[in-house]
Amino acid sequence: MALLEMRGIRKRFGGVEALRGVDLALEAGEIHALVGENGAGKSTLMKVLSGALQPDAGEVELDGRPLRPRNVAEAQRAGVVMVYQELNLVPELTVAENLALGHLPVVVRYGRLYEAARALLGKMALELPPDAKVSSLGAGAQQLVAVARAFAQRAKVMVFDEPTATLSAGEVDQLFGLIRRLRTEGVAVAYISHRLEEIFELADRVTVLRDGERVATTGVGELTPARVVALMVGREVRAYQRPAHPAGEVLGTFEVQAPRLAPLSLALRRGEIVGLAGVVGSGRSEALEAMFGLRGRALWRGEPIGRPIDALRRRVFLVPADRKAQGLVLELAARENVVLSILPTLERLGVVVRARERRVVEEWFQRLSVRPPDPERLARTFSGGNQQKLVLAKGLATAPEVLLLEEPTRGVDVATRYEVYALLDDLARGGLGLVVSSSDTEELCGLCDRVLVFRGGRVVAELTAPLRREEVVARVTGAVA
Ligand SMILES: Nc1ncnc2c1ncn2[C@@H]1O[C@H](COP(=O)(O)OP(=O)(O)OP(=O)(O)O)[C@@H](O)[C@H]1O
Repeated sequence: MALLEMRGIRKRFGGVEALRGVDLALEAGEIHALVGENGAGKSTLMKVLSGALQPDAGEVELDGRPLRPRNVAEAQRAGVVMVYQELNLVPELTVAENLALGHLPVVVRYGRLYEAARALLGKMALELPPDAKVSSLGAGAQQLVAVARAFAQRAKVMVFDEPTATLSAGEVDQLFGLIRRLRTEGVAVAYISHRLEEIFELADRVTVLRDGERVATTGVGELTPARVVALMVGREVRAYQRPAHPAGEVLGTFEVQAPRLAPLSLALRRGEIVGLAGVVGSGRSEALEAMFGLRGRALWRGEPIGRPIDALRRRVFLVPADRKAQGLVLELAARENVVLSILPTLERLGVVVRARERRVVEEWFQRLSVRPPDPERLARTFSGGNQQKLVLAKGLATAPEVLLLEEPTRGVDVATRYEVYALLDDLARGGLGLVVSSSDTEELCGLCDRVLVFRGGRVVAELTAPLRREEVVARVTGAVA
């Protein structure tokens, strides 16, 4: 019998049936991946499991006993924990204190506390200083602390929802090590990711959701990446390769200056898509942001960009990676988000010209196939991938000449990713110049005409199409100088 059984789970949000009777069984000591297109229902299913949402129908059993958590705290007490991006740690306390939180004795005996923390960290093979304040650690290390704490609290089921999105390669290795350790200790791990490589590296079994239904649960050994994609989408999807396209005249040159970055000059042509490759901290994000006047500055066609407003005036737009923090106002309607940057152009005598606004929003909803196609819904209620499309729509509505994109398909499913690439190609053909900073080498190779490779704050190589993944990876990691 499985450790955890979900049967016939249904959940509806207004007119959207997010889950239509889903079954899922998790065994003790397995890593179970959950995949599906944007909006397939993965997060909703995991929120039901972790007590954050109440299902409309269906039942859950843990260890053969019914589990009906009314909130996250109740689920945690029963041993089901979701490792959220927002981690619930107390930043001003040390690693050891955070690990002890929840079962902290009334009178804290500090010697014991640190001893226990060291033992736990040792058992999980984590090299974290027990006496460091959590606020002094990077995002990846904080996540490791949160996972270790959940384990200390005897979690039986742990849920990870795209945990590697903001981690560096080294941090990903540590997290994977930790997750494998949880498996050895008999924890059932549910793991959501859009990165199929991760799933093939980590998971024992895979469950595929499509449109709120389960379409398959299979051992990972019986699957190939192409097969997983076909199950997700309901048809075959090839890897994207941008059709050959001659670049036009030089649109302008960026002269980039940023802290910890060697001065950089980038001449961008119309119709061109230039990729920036490099590990986290290599300088690629800094270079991109400086072109937009963030954390650095640039000259564009000889004119200074010191702040984002300068960039916008010169028709340079940045689509940020962190759509929640920088890209969208989640409590506004999708429509309001899309027109946010162009409100001044829509206003005549201080009144937004409604018809014009509707046209702009409808155009971008259609071109990007935003789902559901309802601009009046709050941005918060769209799935992750569709939120990314809203950020893109917001940028494109400004009619930019240069589009800077940071991780444009983070959290975007394979089929939609293809749509985004085709759209970027289309924009380039229309005369724009694009710069794409990405950690996804497959994306860079399929999409870009040339790729600048960053290491240690400088460009160490420039590769031109046809691009090979092995070569980009070798340069990025420094395997080839
Ligand atoms: N709070 C909410 N209010 C209204 N609709 C919602 C809410 N949360 C989710 N939905 C809808 O339910 C459906 C399933 O969303 P869910 O977030 O579970 O998808 P997902 O598979 O996790 O997608 P992604 O890969 O994009 O994160 C989507 O159509 C989404 O718009």
